[in-house]
Amino acid sequence: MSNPTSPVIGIIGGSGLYQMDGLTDVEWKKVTSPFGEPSDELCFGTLGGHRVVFLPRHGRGHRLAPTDINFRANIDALKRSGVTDLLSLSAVGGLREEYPPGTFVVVDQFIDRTFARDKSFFGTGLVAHVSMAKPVCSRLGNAVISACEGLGVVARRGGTYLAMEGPQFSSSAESHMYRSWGCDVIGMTNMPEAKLAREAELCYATVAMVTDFDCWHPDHDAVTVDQVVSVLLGNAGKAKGLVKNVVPLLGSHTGPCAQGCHRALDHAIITAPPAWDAAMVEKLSAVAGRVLRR
Ligand SMILES: CSC[C@H]1O[C@H](OP(=O)(O)O)[C@H](O)[C@@H]1O
Ligand SMILES: Nc1ncnc2[nH]cnc12
Repeated sequence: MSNPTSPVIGIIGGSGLYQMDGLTDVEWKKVTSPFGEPSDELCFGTLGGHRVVFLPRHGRGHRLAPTDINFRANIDALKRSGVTDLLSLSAVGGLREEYPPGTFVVVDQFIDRTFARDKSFFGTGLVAHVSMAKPVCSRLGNAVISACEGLGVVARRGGTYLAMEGPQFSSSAESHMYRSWGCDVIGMTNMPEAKLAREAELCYATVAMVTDFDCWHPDHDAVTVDQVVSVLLGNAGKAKGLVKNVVPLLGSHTGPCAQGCHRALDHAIITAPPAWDAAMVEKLSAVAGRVLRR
């Protein structure tokens, strides 16, 4: 029986990851959010006695393009379901020779080039500015690296994820430009997801699973969906092993986050309380209730 105050592990599955094997007491449930429709029902279960909530980012069957994912509803639904620690599993292109297909990269920085998405829970009537200087939780990153040991996965610590709008893949000129910026991997979904997780005071980390060399590599063809899917299918066992190993590590953690992810809103809200919009306060009850109670 899990303790109601112990961590709840959220897992967002990306391309190729539409269900979570190995969970017990599984129940898919619709969670409503004031921010609209999450990508799908959420899958509630336990793994080794630890509570897990899984959400397929693109919906089962991969219905949603990156631009059409309601990232705010997804994060809000996970937060109101009790999630404390959120792991994002994502397919990415590799922008470095050292990050070939099959490599798992625990990224630690992002460059956000998306432009057609709602990026904040806050806004007119309740303005907040959280820090994104350290966008991922190092405790979650450490746990992922430990979990990869013994799985035969090449896991790299650190890297910059370039988030593009898509849905088209990059041109060669763009791919070379992102390399010149120092980016290591490229994908279409981790922004604004990571920003919203920070606003919701969740510990967040991404496991970026390299599926291709995008289109910059002179010895490799430009990325195609077929290639991404075939590498992902080859990696599925490793991704499942990673989840099986990482959940007990995260689930047995006690105490607050040393990095302070759970207090990200402490000094973020700039709107004076008398000017707070009542409807916004209500809408933000799950995401920011901790700092909005008066
Ligand atoms: C199927 S290739 C492009 C697609 O894959 C990645 O998705 P996710 O991060 O959810 O694994 C990429 O960001 C694109 O959405
Ligand atoms: N090369 C690439 N560009 C953007 N998203 C991706 N997802 C997997 N490979 C990708």
